[in-house]
Amino acid sequence: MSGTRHLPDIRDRQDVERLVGAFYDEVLNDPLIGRLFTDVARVDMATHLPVMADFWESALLSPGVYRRNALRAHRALHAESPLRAEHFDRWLKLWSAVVRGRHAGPVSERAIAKAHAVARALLHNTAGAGRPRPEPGPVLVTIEPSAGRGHAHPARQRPGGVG
Ligand code: HEM
Repeated sequence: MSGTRHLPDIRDRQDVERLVGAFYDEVLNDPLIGRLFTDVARVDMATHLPVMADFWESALLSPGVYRRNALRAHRALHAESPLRAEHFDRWLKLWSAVVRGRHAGPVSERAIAKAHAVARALLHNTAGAGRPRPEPGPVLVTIEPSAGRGHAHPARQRPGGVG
């Protein structure tokens, strides 16, 4: 019996806080990504939940409440335990299900669209868009000018060369 219930849209800070709380109930128990929060990052939920509520309040209701750098936390996490597309897919699946289970309307749809956009940016800036993982360690994000000199290394040319 779904689809006929009238659900309110996300209206205020209290809605955001409850939504974020319900979402993390799912996330922390998720077999794929729960351990990233509990075992790897050992997140202090008493601190994290209000920060997440600030983030979503800013994104959906009152810009400017959240003034931190969300990328930093994910880079640090990625350095300890590589983030992959499947982790973000799960995060988004849980977020969409929790949002739609509690709310309906344009703000809720923006919450889902925004999450997809942020997830894409986070994935791109951590694991990279589908690239294999570079060496372990902090990911140094620099944009290098492409080497235009085209100087090829001479191929190994020993005739019949063996190891
Ligand atoms: C694979 C998916 C994700 C994982 C495993 C993950 C994990 C984490 C962890 C471990 C933290 C640090 C929490 C702390 O130590 O207090 C964090 C912070 C945060 N995450 Fe994520 N995250 C994911 C995706 C996302 C997405 C898609 C968004 C936004 C739509 C998001 C928004 C945030 C924000 C706003 C913070 C707070 C950063 C700060 O201000 O310090 N995360 N996340």
